Amino acid sequence: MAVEPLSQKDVEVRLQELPGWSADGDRITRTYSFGGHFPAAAMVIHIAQIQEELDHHAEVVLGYNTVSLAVNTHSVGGKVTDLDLQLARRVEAIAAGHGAR
Ligand SMILES: C[C@H](O)[C@H](O)[C@H]1CNC2=NC(N)=NC(=O)C2=N1
Repeated sequence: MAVEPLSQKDVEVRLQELPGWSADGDRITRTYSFGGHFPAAAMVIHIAQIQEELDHHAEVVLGYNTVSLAVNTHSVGGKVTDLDLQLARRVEAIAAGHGAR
């Protein structure tokens, strides 16, 4: 089935299951914090692996001890779809193991 943009309301409802994630215009975003730079960088590599598996890619910004993600679906003109929420769920599932908060 073709991927469809979600309504703003649907995005809000689905984000209730993803604490820390929020809607920012036509993207969903989250910033994780770490105890230092190396654990943050390691999380970026793990995110890259997930993104390749899903064939879906966020903008990922590595700071000193932070990793910020922002994602929407280019193929529907830059709107939020279920693919973005799937990626967010997969990233959430690895975050605690990297010491993210
Ligand atoms: C050809 C490739 O499958 C597409 O360009 C994928 C890659 N990653 C993607 N990532 C995101 N965020 N949106 C897309 O539409 C998208 N499309």
